[in-house]
Amino acid sequence: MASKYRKSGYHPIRKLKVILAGLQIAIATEFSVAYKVILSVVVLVIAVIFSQWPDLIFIFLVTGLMLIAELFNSAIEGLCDFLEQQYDEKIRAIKDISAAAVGISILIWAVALIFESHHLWSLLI
Ligand SMILES: Nc1ncnc2c1ncn2[C@@H]1O[C@H](COP(=O)(O)OP(=O)(O)OP(=O)(O)O)[C@@H](O)[C@H]1O
Repeated sequence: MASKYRKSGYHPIRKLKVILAGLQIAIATEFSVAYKVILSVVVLVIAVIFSQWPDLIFIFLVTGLMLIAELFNSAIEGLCDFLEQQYDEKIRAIKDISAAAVGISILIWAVALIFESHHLWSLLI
């Protein structure tokens, strides 16, 4: 439904702007997101230098998974804080579940990145 803030119709450029704005907010305001993206980009660049395309796709996928979980977690936390500033058991459970999802995605990302770093390092020496 159209409103003052939401115009009807399909606007791919506007959609792209919204996506980039969301990414920029998450990376600029959350150090925990920014440093993981930087680490992934470093390993991605090394995979490109060595033309390790399956590794590149793998790192891209686990980074995407981690980033999606981090973005949803940030959005859920923001929504919770907007709705309730006081201590609330339901908010605690919602935030804890969201944090658990992020934790799992970070574990997968970290294991994959360590594995890939080791593999790419072995090509270097
Ligand atoms: N309003 C609240 N009521 C009850 N428990 C809360 C509330 N806010 C936060 N918590 C508890 O504190 C934990 C951390 O919440 P917080 O919002 O600080 O997230 P965080 O992971 O530290 O995120 P960030 O570092 O991005 O701020 C939650 O997982 C939850 O257990």
